[in-house]
Amino acid sequence: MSKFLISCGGTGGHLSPGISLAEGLTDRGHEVVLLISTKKVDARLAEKYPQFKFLRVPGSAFGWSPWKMARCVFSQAHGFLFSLRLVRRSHADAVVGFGGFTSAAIVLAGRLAGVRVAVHESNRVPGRAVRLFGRFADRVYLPLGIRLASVRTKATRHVGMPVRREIKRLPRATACEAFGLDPGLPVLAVFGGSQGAAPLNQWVTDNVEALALEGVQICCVTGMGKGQPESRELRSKHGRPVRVVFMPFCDRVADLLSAADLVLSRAGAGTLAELIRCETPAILVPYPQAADDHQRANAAFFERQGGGVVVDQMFIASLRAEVLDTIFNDWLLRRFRTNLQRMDRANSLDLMLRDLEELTAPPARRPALAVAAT
Ligand SMILES: CC(=O)N[C@H]1[C@@H](OP(=O)(O)OP(=O)(O)OC[C@H]2O[C@@H](n3ccc(=O)[nH]c3=O)[C@H](O)[C@@H]2O)O[C@H](CO)[C@@H](O)[C@@H]1O
Repeated sequence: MSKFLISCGGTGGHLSPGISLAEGLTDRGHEVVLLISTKKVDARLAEKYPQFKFLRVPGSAFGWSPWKMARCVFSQAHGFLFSLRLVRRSHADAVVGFGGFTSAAIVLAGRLAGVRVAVHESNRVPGRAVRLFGRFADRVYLPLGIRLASVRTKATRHVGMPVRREIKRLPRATACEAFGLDPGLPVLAVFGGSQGAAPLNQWVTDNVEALALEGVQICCVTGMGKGQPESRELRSKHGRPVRVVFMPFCDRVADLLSAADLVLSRAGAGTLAELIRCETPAILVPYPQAADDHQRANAAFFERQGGGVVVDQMFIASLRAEVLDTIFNDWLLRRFRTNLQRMDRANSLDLMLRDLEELTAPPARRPALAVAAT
């Protein structure tokens, strides 16, 4: 049995794979502590998993303004001292960082304390933390087909994105029931990732009546602080009741994605992995300000494999036609679903688990051949 510190805070896109890894490791008898940030979204997602121990680590994101830079340096230094004490006192065998500003301190502390260090990147353009710390990590887990010049080939593993256990395709009728939706009418889910997406929320407000007239139900996750919970009944042009649901945060993502015939979404790596797992086609509107435009790269890969289509945010005005053309096209939706089934890398978590066990095994027990080495 080994002890792992999993650093996965700052956003749902880091926390969700961290939780998935924690589920897998504890099932195999290992001990885990999850390190998260002080942001509200981390607390909101973590509260669903009382079986795990979560610790909040000081730290804040890097920014170019003098104030943000100073705050980042100060809080990272604080986070580093906290992490160093934690690594030493916990007698951890390994530190796993899922990227983002919260991972920097613990990964560095782990390296200095001499424990095994692994970092995971879920996006198709690796972030600053992985580019920086990947060079001295024992393992760097990357999406399929992505290479990092700064990382030794020996340390690289292509594993993809681990997905939480609860995320799976559920029967559509019961999933609809969970949100009070009519399974006899099409459902569009609008999902802006863990922070929500104001332009997508605005698009729903502007188009909800026109879509309801066509009989399209909407379930919109607005993001915390970006809307209030609300459930409305509108009428289709044939007089049929059409449900429209708004919620700031969704605790039942598997239900949401299984109820939806189509999802309108940002292109965060976690959301894409969950769309694939639930076989739900999507129209993706990548967040234009994402670091190094990584959401555009994520979305383009999803589209190339045939899971849906990408619409640039500057063409948001044309979305209603795109949504209606797609959601009423059963042939196209079936094609997307068939492709999504092929896209699922159900073994991402297994690959990571086996590799981490190999990494933390006493030298004599390490197998001669590395799993999934690339
Ligand atoms: C603006 C930005 O830079 N976003 C980044 C952030 O996205 P973000 O944090 O939005 O992450 P993802 O879309 O990757 O994943 C969100 C996760 O939160 C969960 N969830 C979300 C909302 C909700 O109401 N309930 C819920 O459980 C989702 O099921 C999913 O597991 O991290 C991702 C992974 O590095 C990146 O690809 C994104 O580009």
